[in-house]
Amino acid sequence: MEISSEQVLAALRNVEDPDFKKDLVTLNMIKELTIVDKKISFTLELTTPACPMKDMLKNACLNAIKYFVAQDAEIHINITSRVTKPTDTTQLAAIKNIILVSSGKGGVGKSTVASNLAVTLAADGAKVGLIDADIYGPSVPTMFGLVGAKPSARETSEGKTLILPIEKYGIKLLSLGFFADPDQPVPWRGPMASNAIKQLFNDADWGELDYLIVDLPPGTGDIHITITQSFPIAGAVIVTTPQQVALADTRKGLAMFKMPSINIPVLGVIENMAYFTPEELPDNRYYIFGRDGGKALATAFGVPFLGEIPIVQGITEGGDNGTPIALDKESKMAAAFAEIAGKIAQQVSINNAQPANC
Ligand SMILES: Nc1ncnc2c1ncn2[C@@H]1O[C@H](COP(=O)(O)OP(=O)(O)OP(=O)(O)O)[C@@H](O)[C@H]1O
Repeated sequence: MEISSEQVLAALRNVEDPDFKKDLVTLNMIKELTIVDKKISFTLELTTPACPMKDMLKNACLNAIKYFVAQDAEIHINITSRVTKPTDTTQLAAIKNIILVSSGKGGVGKSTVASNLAVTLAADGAKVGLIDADIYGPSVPTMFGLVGAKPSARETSEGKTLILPIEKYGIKLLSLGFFADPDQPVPWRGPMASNAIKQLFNDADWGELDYLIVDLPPGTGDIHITITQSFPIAGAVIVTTPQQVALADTRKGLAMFKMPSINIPVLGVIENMAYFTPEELPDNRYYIFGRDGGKALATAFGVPFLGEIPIVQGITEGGDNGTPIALDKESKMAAAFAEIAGKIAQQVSINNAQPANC
């Protein structure tokens, strides 16, 4: 008996996306279904290439077709993604999701996290941009081996000049550091810094982006207000270390995003420098800065805990020599960042899901 597309779709109606509590057919995730004899092939369209449930959903589709349609069907599932965006986005139309990486305190690893998240999402196939908005100490030029680099510009047919982000590792990058002498401090005054930051968003040729990651300065200042009030933000990721002095400041940073006048979804907390494991004692963990502080903070604020990153020499070295550690696909840290990036992308998709999905 011939297999019909109605039979296959009916089977796939039994596969539910756990995040959206609806089946894949209703969510319009099944595309390009073709059937030739017992060969069934279709595309499963997710809302992020970093979806942590892609293997689970693929297996559920295979099982449903085998169970409800034909045990001996030859099934080929092609997984693609079309990243969703918040429905009310009016500005920066080609940028789907702006994600802020923030910390209450300096030096906790915010730029390290922002850089490695960008690398991870780009490696998954997403179109990624990174803005280094840290007016006090822009680190992205160093972390991407671009100290001294200067972006060029192009003129549009309407006569507007657009800055061309510098591309590295498949990521489009702009940093305030590209516009200053690396050895000269730039005494940014509030309004000047705010204008410079707005230009990085509005006057740059970003093209289409799935995710624009923004590395914020530490604390809660003018730049935070400018960015959160000028652009549609998909969410903020909070980076902290576990010690009390960092947590106290992080608490304030987190509370800022929850203020009614700002009201930005907090995608979760990352605990950086969570512990140290010496190479010669791989089973030992030393909690140098205290234990589980980030987790406790996430629980106290009712936001997701995204994961912990240990203190690893390769992270410092990768940051210093312009090769973020997540580029090394075989490293344990690449896996840790992949897990965190997957949770962030999933959370963004859930927030955008009126009525989309992951
Ligand atoms: N998990 C880690 N293991 C080892 N080194 C780390 C780790 N996280 C960050 N570092 C190192 O700590 C230093 C500070 O990190 P980073 O610049 O990312 O912090 P930051 O919060 O962005 O700082 P700033 O407030 O200056 O912007 C860098 O040298 C970085 O390589």
